[in-house]
Amino acid sequence: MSELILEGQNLVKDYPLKKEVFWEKPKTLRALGGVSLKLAQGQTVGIVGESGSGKSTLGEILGDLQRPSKGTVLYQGQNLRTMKQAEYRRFRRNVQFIFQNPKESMNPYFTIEKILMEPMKRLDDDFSPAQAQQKIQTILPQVGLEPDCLSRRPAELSGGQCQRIAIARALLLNPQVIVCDECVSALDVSIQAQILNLLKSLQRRYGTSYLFISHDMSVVHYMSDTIFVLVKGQVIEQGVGAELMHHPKQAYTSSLISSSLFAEDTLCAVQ
Ligand SMILES: Nc1ncnc2c1ncn2[C@@H]1O[C@H](COP(=O)(O)OP(=O)(O)OP(=O)(O)O)[C@@H](O)[C@H]1O
Repeated sequence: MSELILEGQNLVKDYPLKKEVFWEKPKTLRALGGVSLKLAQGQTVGIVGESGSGKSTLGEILGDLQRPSKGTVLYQGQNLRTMKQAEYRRFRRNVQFIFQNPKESMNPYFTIEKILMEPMKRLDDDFSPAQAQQKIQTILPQVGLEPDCLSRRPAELSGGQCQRIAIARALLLNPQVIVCDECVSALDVSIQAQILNLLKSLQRRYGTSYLFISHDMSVVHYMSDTIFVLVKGQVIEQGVGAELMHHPKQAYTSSLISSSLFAEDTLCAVQ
């Protein structure tokens, strides 16, 4: 059994809702209703569900971009809330994100080189600027980009190129986990396939674990070892990817499978 890296225990998230009138009692929306999951080294856990089912909330809580209302997140067996500052810094460095719209997460005034340098400066004391630059030069060909993109700004790159930069930015810190939140949804189908295959080959090379979030069942199946199906913040079905895809127990899971537009043949054909 591979090492357990990240674990969510009974995660609940209630968002406060705006009051219509001031004397009303405060109301909340339950976005997550007690979800537990484990992510082991080198594994991919897929989270699938329709819009509003709580996928991003779950990913953000596991990566500590927001806190749960109840429940616990453990990183290598340690509770995020009770770990020492140095351990928390290690967690922060080791759990990275790739989002749907990479351009939005990049400062439009920065060059790509500066965008790639920034997290290493902020989260990694081990690298001198020269070593950081060396690391960038090494990672660029691995994500299929030429060094001349370094002097450009995000607006001068395509969506697919920007997503490759976002992947490079996440990988530069050698993270153990990457939370991929709808990371190919904004891309053309053939570019989606290239990015997914790139993520797979990088996983083979570095042993990275992915929490892979998507509304598209065939994309999640293609990427994941185990799949969790979320409906209104509850896991209604979970299981090994192929088994769940071919023998779903819930009618909702079957409907997600049949409405999944992505052809796996395309994924396999585009390397
Ligand atoms: N900051 C917030 N305040 C209030 N409600 C929120 C907030 N963020 C999310 N929600 C609500 O929580 C629920 C789950 O949202 P979430 O973004 O996690 O779902 P999702 O499955 O990722 O959806 P999508 O695929 O559309 O991104 C939704 O009903 C959403 O409206």
